[in-house]
Amino acid sequence: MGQVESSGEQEDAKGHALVSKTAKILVVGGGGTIGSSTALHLARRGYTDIRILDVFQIPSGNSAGNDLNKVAGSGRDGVWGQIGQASWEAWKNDPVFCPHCHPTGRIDVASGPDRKADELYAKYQAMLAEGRGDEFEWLDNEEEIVRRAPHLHGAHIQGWKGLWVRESGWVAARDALDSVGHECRRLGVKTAFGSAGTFKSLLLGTDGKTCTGVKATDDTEWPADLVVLAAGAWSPILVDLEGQCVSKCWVFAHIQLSTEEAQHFKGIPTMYHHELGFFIEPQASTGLLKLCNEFPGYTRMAKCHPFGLNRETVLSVPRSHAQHPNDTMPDEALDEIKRLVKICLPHLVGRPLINQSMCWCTDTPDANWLLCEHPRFPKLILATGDSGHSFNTLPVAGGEVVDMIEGKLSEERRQLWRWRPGYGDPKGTGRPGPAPKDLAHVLGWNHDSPR
Ligand SMILES: Cc1cc2nc3c(=O)[nH]c(=O)nc-3n(C[C@H](O)[C@H](O)[C@H](O)COP(=O)(O)OP(=O)(O)OC[C@H]3O[C@@H](n4cnc5c(N)ncnc54)[C@H](O)[C@@H]3O)c2cc1C
Repeated sequence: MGQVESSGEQEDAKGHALVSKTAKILVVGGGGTIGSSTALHLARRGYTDIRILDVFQIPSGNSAGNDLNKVAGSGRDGVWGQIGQASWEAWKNDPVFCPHCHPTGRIDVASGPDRKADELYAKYQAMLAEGRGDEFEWLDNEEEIVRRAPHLHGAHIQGWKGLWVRESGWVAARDALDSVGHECRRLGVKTAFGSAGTFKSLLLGTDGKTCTGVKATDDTEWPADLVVLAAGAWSPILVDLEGQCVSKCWVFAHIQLSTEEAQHFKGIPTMYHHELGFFIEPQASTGLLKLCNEFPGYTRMAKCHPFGLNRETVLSVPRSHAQHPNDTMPDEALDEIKRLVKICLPHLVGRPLINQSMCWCTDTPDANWLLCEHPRFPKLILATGDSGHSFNTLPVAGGEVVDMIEGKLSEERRQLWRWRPGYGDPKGTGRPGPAPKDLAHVLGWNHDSPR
């Protein structure tokens, strides 16, 4: 099996590379999803002096990608459809990723008949028009859904409709990140973790603006010709992004299945419901079934001082479970997960929700990446704005970053990923539905008292 290159050479690619292949490059957040992918693609394209900086070793305990599994696969249209397809090909064929890919298919469902079901049907029609009809099947009723997802027999899914997506399934997220870490090390990527790897500020050149490296929290100074900031939900609190990213958290939990129960779920398609949430085949070695609900997410508004802003400000500041394991979860988020179980897996009602955790993403108002050079700090590349749908892109996201560095992004993509303060949904969510609540205003979330 060959290595799958990124979206790579695009048709109307133009521009020049920002640095040479021997340049000193730092990837801040390289223990996470987009950062580790960036380090991997840089190394694969022949860059020789790459160093990852992160709070934790890959897979970083703070990474939104550091859990059992994630939904992956194609199924969208436009640029994100192209990225999804390229990612899925790499998940299936690239030796770094394919051991962690489970092409079980996915059902993408709505309670319908409603607007969401209509949207799914319109999507199905669009895929037919694109000649991709063999990848999708319309599921018009409960029987057709259960035929594709037999484990939903007995679930309360009367009236549901949706899509069967063949080129999809799930990926073992933490294992895949670990695999990228091994490959980076094999290719000579250097690392620094802990306080020496934790970003504190940028270093600037004599012009007072060109980025010349990073200062870590232990005051280590890391000089560089180019710095990539891929710090996920932490990006907007580390460097001033002028309000383009809002960080939010989501809650997930697990049910411990017995060996027999886990066997019953073996090979099930991923189930994604646009309001209730999703679940994935349990982990074979442990029988853990991960459940995640889908809602606007929560902010945690707090004072912070991003580099490049000359005053303190209030932004949504992530607080990771890895660093604060005694934090409790909002009651309403756990209730939503219980609702998912009650409707889809009624035989598991009442089972303890274990390994409850929060994971943090950062949304742009139009749900597109923020992938460009910072206009105030030349040689600082922003690779963030994951908008909650970027784990799927682990195999190719870094290729997109390197395309940007090498001036190879198509005009369309340069426009999508550009610096764009004030652009997009004014409620700043990039998602349908209501604006997110703040953790301070929901019951059950407590960061002071141990559980
Ligand atoms: C509950 C949940 C379920 C999800 N499910 C899916 C799914 O099914 N499919 C999918 O495609 N996506 C899913 N996502 C979204 C996906 O996980 C994220 O979009 C993606 O992982 C974000 O990648 P990132 O590289 O931007 O950030 P991360 O992977 O979070 O990486 C950020 C990195 O920055 C590091 N960092 C932070 N601060 C500093 C600092 N000061 N110095 C140095 N390093 C620092 C962190 O340690 C971390 O390693 C889900 C997200 C959540 C929350």
